[in-house]
Amino acid sequence: MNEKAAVGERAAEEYIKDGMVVGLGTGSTVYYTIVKIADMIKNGLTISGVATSVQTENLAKSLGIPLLDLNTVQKIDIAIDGADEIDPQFCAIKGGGGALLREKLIAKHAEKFIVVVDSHKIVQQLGGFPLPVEVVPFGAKLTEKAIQKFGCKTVFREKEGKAFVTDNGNYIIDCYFSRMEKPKELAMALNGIPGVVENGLFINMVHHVITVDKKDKVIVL
Ligand SMILES: O=C(CO)[C@H](O)[C@H](O)COP(=O)(O)O
Repeated sequence: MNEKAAVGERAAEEYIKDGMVVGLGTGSTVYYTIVKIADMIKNGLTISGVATSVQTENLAKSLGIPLLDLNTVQKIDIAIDGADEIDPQFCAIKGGGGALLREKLIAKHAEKFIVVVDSHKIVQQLGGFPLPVEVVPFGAKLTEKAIQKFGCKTVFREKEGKAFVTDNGNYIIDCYFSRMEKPKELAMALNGIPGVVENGLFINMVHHVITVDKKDKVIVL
C-alpha cells in the first residue's frame, strides 16, 4: 500500500469543500492531497490555495490550482500538511523539507489544521527526528551555541555541499535530542533566543491526523 498516497488523497476527500481557501503544505505526502485538489477543481469545484513553500507554489501552479497572496486572504478555511513525527497529543515535528516557518504561519491562521502521515511517523515521544530550527544567517554560530544549551547536538543543514537556505533566506540548524521531555516548553524557549526565527515543533495546533492503522486501513484521528 502506498500510505502517503492513501492518507494524502483521503484528506482532500474528507475535508475539501467547494469555495474553500486551502493552506497547501509541503512534502511528498501532501503532494497527493494537492494533486487530488487539482482533480476536484477540474471537476468543477472552486478552490484556491495559499502555498507554504516555493516548491508547493510551483507544484500548485503546474496543476492549475489558483493561488492567493497570503496578505490578501480574509480567511484560510483549512490547512493540510505532512509531518516528520507526531505524538499521541498531536504535537508534531515539522520542517524536514525546510518549510517550517511558512507552514507554521499558515497552520496557525487556518480554521482547521489537518496532518497527513504514514504510520511510521506516529511516535510515543518526539525526538527521534532531529528538530529543525530556522535561524537568521547573522550570528548563526552564536545562535547555534545558545541552542546547544538545551542539551542537543546541532548540525547546520546542507544541500549539495552548500548551506541550505530557506525560502526566507535563512539557515536551518537540525537539533538532535536524545530525549525530548517537554516539547511545549522547549518550543517557547527556543523562540526566545535572538536569531531564532522559528522552530519545527507544532504544539496545540493540529486538529486531526490522517494515518494508516495496523490493518492497513486509513483512519482519521
Ligand atoms: O515539514 C515538512 C516540510 O518542511 C514536511 O511536511 C515534512 O518534512 C514531511 O514531509 P514528507 O511528507 O515528504 O515526509
